[in-house]
Amino acid sequence: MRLLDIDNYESYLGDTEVVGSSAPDIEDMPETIALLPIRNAVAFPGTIMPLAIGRKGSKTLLKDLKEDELVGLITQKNPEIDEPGPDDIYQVGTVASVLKVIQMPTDTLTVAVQAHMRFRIVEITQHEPYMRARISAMPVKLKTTKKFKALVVTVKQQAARVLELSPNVPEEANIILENIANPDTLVDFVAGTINAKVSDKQQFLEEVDVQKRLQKVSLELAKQLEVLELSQKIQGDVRSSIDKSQREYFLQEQLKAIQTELGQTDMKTEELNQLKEKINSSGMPAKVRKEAMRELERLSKIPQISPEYSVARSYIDWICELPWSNSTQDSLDIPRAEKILEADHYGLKKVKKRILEFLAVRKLNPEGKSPILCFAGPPGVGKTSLGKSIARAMGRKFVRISLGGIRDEADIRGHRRTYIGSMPGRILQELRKCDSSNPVFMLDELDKIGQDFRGDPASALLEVLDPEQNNTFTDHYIDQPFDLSKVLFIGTANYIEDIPDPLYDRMEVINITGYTANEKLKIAKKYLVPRQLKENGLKKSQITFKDDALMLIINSYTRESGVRSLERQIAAVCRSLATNIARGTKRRATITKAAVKKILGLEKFTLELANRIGVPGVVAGLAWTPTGGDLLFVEALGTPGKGDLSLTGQLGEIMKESAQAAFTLVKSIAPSYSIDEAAFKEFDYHIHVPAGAVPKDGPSAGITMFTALFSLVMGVKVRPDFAMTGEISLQGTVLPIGGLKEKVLAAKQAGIKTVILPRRNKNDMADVSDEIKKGMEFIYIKRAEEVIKHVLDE
Ligand SMILES: Nc1ncnc2c1ncn2[C@@H]1O[C@H](COP(=O)(O)OP(=O)(O)OP(=O)(O)O)[C@@H](O)[C@H]1O
Repeated sequence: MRLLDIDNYESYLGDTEVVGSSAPDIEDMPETIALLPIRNAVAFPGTIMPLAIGRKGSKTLLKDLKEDELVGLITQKNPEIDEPGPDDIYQVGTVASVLKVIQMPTDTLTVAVQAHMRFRIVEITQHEPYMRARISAMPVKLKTTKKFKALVVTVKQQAARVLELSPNVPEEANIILENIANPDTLVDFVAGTINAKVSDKQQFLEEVDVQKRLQKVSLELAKQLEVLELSQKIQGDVRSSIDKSQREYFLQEQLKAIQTELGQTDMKTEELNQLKEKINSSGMPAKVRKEAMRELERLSKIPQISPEYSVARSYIDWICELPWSNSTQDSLDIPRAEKILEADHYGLKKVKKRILEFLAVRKLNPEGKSPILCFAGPPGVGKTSLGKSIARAMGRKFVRISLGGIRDEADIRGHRRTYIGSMPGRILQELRKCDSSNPVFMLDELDKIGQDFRGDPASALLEVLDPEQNNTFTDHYIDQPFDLSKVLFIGTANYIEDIPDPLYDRMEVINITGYTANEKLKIAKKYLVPRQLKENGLKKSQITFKDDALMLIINSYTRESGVRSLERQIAAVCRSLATNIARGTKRRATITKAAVKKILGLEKFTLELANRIGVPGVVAGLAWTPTGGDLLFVEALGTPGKGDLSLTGQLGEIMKESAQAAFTLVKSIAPSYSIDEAAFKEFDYHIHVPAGAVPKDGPSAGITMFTALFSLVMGVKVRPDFAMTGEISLQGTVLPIGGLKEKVLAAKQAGIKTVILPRRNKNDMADVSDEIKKGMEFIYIKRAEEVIKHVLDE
């Protein structure tokens, strides 16, 4: 909006002479008038405006102008035309008095004119040197209706708002607007000052009906307001975004100042530089590096004291410390590997052979997908230490995690970074610890993995073990793929039945059975004793273990398939000697049976056989447990009653059913052995299987229970050095059983000389080592009755 700045205009006039100023009435309207064409402006009645006069004709006009003579201000249709003719000007103009004429140095004149009232050209009466015209007055039509009044108010308000929104408008403009009472003057003032097109303004001028003029101007004002308000909103938005960034900048600067005050800026910069260095030297793939750099950039913007800082920082630390490209060189020298396996472990021929095959295949086809081995067997038989030996043989690092009790998938795969205190899963934690991307990685206790609402750790492990997927294993915390394909995973389990099926399918299970007493003796002499001597700071020259002393420890102080508690007992003996030596004893100590009894105290396990089996109705059976084979006694007893059978000892359903079958079988064959029928009518029978607190199940004690009942009703003892295992059918057929090796071994360790086995297990005996079989007799039976002639002590 362009406003005529009246004050400035006055001062601009300064002390120059004002030529004419009196406002004429409509009656004073001359008949003819000299026309002064103006460009780009429309003069509204009541306004004062300066005009620059350069055209020759106009100059002559001003020169010819008499005092108090009025001029006709008329707008040119086209501002470009220098010498406009009658067709180049509008027909309606404003009569004006010339207030002042100033000669400018550039040969132009500046005149101040005051416009008074509208006129219409009737006829051009002169063309040269300037136009003169006969004119007629244009009286204003004004009728004050309600609508009219409303329009006046609207235009006032609109104009005030336009003034408010327009930049660089002097405050006085509003005051003038407020003080104009006459609607005709008001609308002319507004029309003259708004920023509209010249042709529109001319239309406002030509409109003599004030109400219509008000409408036109109001419409124009509405358009302008819309534009102004929009532009104000845009400006407001821009300003607020600038304000925000300025505020942030300001706060950042303040923070910097505070940190400098606290001496932290330097520390932080140094820390960030160190991290950058770390990222660059970590050998991580480009994609991961980009992510790390992004995180570093973020870190640089977080204040050190913020908790977010330490979260972002420890993420970068983690990501840098993973062994992205650190790996060890494989040494696949088979004879050397064989030597190492031999040196670390006694026996285990089959296992060692399989490991060597495995290494040989890797040597010949390093890129091939080798199977994942899983060592299964009772505790303490060397599963973990075999893993260590494999790592040593291959020149790789060794790590292990125990999966026992793991229930949460996040233990394997980590927690998302959004959780406070989140960490990567165990797999990546261990890799970082060993700082190698290709260690031998032992997953212990695969059979003890749990599962609950927090996800299934087994399915996370599947991804770890699957060669198709594990090259892009993505831990939730690290959130970037890590290549696990070079890691050599080995699993261990005590009880293969409990390994989750999908995991079991992906692995090659290698069974490791328990050791015989002789094997244990050899392991003790060659490995356990030397290791414990060393651990306890003793020299070989200071102590000798006698074989029978070690044998005593094996048989009477331990009952296990492996050698872990044997090693513990040996350690106890060594510790006690170390105390003596530390006290000053110089003598070389020889550990005899008596010394063992003195140091380790009372024997913990005796061969209970003779004690237990001495009455009719008690028989030794053989059982298989996840920790190896075991001797299982079955006791039967008769009391006066009606021929019922009761069972105790935490027997499972299957075992109970086989007891029933055994009972029925005994009853059915009783007549052929001249057993009195009254035995089943006047007596109740009770079968108990100690230890009563341990749950037992399975069908393999069928023959044992049959024998126990039969020996009871016959009143004949069972020979003490006999043990047996086998399922029986109701017809008396003896069916094969599982866990043969473990059971035979348990029998041997318990001092059993003769074992009765199902005929159909005879072929499986080839798997049992000769050493175990040595000194034992095996009787294979097809039918239950056969057992009678072998075991009853008559
Ligand atoms: N054949 C062997 N020769 C030499 N030492 C052995 C042999 N078997 C086991 N050991 C020793 O017995 C100890 C226990 O073995 P290890 O820890 O490997 O048992 P494990 O089978 O992994 O048991 P768990 O199932 O409880 O993990 C180790 O110190 C190991 O060196």
